[in-house]
Amino acid sequence: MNILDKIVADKRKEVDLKKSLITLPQLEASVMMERTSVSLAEVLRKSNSGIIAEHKRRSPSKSVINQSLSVQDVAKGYADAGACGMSVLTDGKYFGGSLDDLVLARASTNIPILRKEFIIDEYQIVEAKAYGADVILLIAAILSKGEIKTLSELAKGLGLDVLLEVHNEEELEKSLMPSLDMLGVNNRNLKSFEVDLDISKTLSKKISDDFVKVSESGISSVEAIRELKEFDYQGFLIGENFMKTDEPGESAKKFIEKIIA
Ligand SMILES: O=C(O)c1ccccc1NCC(=O)[C@H](O)[C@H](O)COP(=O)(O)O
Repeated sequence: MNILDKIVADKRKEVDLKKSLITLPQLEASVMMERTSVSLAEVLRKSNSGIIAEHKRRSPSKSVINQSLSVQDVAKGYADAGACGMSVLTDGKYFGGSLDDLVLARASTNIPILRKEFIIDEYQIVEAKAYGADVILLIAAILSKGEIKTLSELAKGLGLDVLLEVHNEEELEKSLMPSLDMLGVNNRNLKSFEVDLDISKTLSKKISDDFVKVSESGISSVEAIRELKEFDYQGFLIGENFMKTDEPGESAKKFIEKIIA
C-alpha cells in the first residue's frame, strides 16, 4: 500500500470515530458557523506575492520539520509578513497537526485559513467551517468526480472556498467544475514524494482562467515564483521552506519582500 492509500484508510477510521463522538448537529452549533469566510481566491487575484504559508510540523516525506513553535506565533508571523493566506495541516498521525491548531490559528489572524486535510467525507467539511477555516482542500487523487462535485458544492453552500489539487492530466480532466475556486497543481507526487516544478508548468495551459492557479510544494526560491508567474500562477503554497527555520514569519517576510521588490 502506498502512503496516500494508508493515509486515506486511517482517515476513514478517524472520521467514523469522530462522528460517534461529536454529531453533525453539535458541529453545526459552533459560533464559527455564523462567521463570514474570507475568500482566499479573491485575495490571491489582487496580490503581488501570492504566498500561502503553511504550518507543518512534520511530513511523511521529510519526517520532523519543526515541532518547537507555537501555532499562534507562526500564524501572527505569517500575517505580519503579508502572506495572502495560511495553510494549517490538521492531520495528526502523519503531519503532527490537529483541529486545535486550526482553532488557535483562527484566533490569531484574520487572513484566510486553508484547512489542509485529506477530505473524504462531508462531515470533515462541516468540521472545517465549525473550527474556523475559510478554505478546504480536495485532492483529486483520492476522490471520484462525483465525490468532488458533492463535497465542493457542500463547501460552497457553507461559504467556503474550494482548492482542488491535481498532479496529472487525468486528475485535472475529471475535476474541472464550476464549484471550484482554485486549481492547485501539486509538484510533489504523493505516492513517490518526487518533486518537480515542471508539473505546474506543463498542466498550466490546460487550466481555464476561470480558476485561480496555485502551485504547491517544493517551492524554495523567488526565482521559482517568477518562473511560475510566467505560467499564470497566482498562488504559491509553501510549507517546509518557512517551517524549517526558527522564525517562519520572518522567513516568509524576507521572501515576500523579494518577490514584490
Ligand atoms: O509533504 C509531504 O510529505 C506529503 C506527503 C503525502 C501527502 C501530502 C504531503 N504534503 C502535503 C502538501 O501538499 C504540502 O505540505 C504543501 O504543498 C507544502 O509543501 P512544501 O512547501 O514542499 O512543504
